[in-house]
Amino acid sequence: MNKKTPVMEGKHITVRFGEGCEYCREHIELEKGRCPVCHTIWAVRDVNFQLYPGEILGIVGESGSGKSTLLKTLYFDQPATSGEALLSLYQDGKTNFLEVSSQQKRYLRNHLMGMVYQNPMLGLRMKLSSGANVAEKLIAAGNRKADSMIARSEELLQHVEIPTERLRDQPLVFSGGMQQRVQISKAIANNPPILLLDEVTTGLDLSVQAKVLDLIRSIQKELGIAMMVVSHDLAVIRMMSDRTMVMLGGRVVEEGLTDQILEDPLHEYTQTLVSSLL
Ligand SMILES: Nc1ncnc2c1ncn2[C@@H]1O[C@H](COP(=O)(O)OP(=O)(O)OP(=O)(O)O)[C@@H](O)[C@H]1O
Repeated sequence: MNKKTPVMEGKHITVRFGEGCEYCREHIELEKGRCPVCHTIWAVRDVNFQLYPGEILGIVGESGSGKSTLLKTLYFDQPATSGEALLSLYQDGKTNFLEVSSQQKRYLRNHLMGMVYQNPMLGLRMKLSSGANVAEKLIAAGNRKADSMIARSEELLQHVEIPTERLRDQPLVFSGGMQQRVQISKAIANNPPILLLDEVTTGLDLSVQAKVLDLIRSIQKELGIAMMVVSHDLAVIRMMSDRTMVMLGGRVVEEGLTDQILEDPLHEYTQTLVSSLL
């Protein structure tokens, strides 16, 4: 695959909560993304992006800026209002995958994309064993051989430093950092080329946070997975991402190489974010 061909591309993606009205359709520059007349929330507005093979694309912005909604839309947890998204490995990148059948969506979730949520309860079945959580993902991709699934689950959990003797333990009894590591192993179980990560270290202790971020980076280097990393924390984005998009009120207000954005932020909001790092 050519480095210049994105593995995933979003075009004019908009997600709105509410019906919208004449006023907000005409005043699409609304500062905070909420219509003062009909109270519709324009959570994601006309977002375009490219995710290139093997890169980490960071998405940063304040709470409510639309970061999670964008990721949820790409993973079919939230329908898009309009716009399209393409995957180079799906129907030659010619089909808007946001609008395919639920069977096709399941295929994409099980083969081409993995998701790691801030809240492990969304990504894991807390009362199944950790091994069964990973195996569930393997089964969803058509795997039926018990022996090979157990071996693969063990391998994946070892990879994220969950000891084999804890394979039968429920994530419920794990620490927050361990739960995130089980989620990561489940999300990469079927070798997807794309991993979506939504505030995966928010709420963890700083040392645990650093360990999980290190793990994600090492997985990215080793497996060459392209990742979209959402965080409200620019320090996390600085540590993780090659390129960064800055969101505000549902819009992308700035994007570019992370180093460049940190050194020379152009948008006023990004300048405030960067100065808070110093
Ligand atoms: N299901 C929903 N119904 C109505 N409004 C929603 C829904 N989900 C999100 N929103 C609104 O959409 C906007 C964007 O939310 P989103 O969660 O994407 O922001 P965010 O940048 O990820 O912030 P946070 O990090 O706090 O989750 C917010 O105003 C939020 O209240």
